[in-house]
Amino acid sequence: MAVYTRIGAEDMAAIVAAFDVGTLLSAKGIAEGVSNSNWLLEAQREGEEPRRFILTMYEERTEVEDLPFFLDLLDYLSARKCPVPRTIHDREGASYRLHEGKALALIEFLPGVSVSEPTPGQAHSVGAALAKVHLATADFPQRRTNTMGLATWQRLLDACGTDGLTAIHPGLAATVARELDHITRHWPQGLPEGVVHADLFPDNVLMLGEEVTGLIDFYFAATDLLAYDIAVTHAAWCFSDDGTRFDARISRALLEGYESVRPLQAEERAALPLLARAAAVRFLSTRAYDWMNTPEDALVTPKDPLAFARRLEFYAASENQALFGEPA
Ligand SMILES: Nc1ncnc2c1ncn2[C@@H]1O[C@H](COP(=O)(O)OP(=O)(O)OP(=O)(O)O)[C@@H](O)[C@H]1O
Ligand SMILES: N[C@@H](CCO)C(=O)O
Repeated sequence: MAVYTRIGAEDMAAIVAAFDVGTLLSAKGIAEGVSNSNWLLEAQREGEEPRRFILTMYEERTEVEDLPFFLDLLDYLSARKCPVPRTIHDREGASYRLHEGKALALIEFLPGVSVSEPTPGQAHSVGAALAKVHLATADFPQRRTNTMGLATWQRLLDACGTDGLTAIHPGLAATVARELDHITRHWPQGLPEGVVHADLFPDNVLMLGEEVTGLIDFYFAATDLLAYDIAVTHAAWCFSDDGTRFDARISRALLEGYESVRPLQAEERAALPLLARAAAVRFLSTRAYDWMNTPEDALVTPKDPLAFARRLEFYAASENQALFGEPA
């Protein structure tokens, strides 16, 4: 359940009145998501059809200083015909406001649902949509350091400690030490950089059939290697949730979809096996940390770190090093 903050009806109406969207008709808390509080709102201007919006209140994990990057990025991408929600600016032109010390933004509602068992056609569309984002942001004027990079993974995994990792799975501490060392020593240099989503899981993609109607939740977006974003998306889409089954058809379709819009450079393709291991460590690190540090009575259930330990073993296995293959 992700509504951490209660907002009463009168306060909600006052929040909405700061935007030129008409009268508030309804507001419902959205259960999905773990980082921020979200509501689905309906509002109507006189003489117009009712419209739907997402109201997001940013909780502790999102830094207010980062909001201009995230929200300007949405407007920039949507102006370039990428399927992302526009932000609704308030009557003073601001993309976010403060309410009782917390930042909030009103965002366009997009139709579509998140798929749980993607088809190759859907994976192809997601790959293509990601490549469009990479191309469309080539001249995006803002930069943001990826605060969820190698140094953070190391810090989170150190905080779990050998005992903590061993409690999650015997042998995990040794795997993690080996992989962090390997990734650090082989991190690719000189690959194309740009704006990465960095968290493009199925729950952050809205689809209608095979069409991507919305890429959402850009709150890890940063400036980083474009190929790393492909690796994250690959790790997120090509396995069963628990990481026990890899689907080669989804993998091929995702990569083909991406390359139908932005062909990979040979150096990027060569780096993908390493970057896939890195992506698996990224999600293993946050999940392992949350697994150990989420109180039992918390509103959210921590996600299973083993699902990414399994992906990591898969990507590290010598027989899988040719996975990213030759150009289609
Ligand atoms: N623009 C949108 N249009 C339609 N639905 C949306 C939109 N933005 C968010 N949602 C819905 O709200 C849910 C939660 O949003 P989101 O994933 O951004 O929350 P979060 O707490 O920041 O996420 P996470 O758990 O991935 O960190 C989504 O799963 C989706 O159902
Ligand atoms: N998408 C992430 C959560 C956000 O970091 C995960 O599945 O672990």
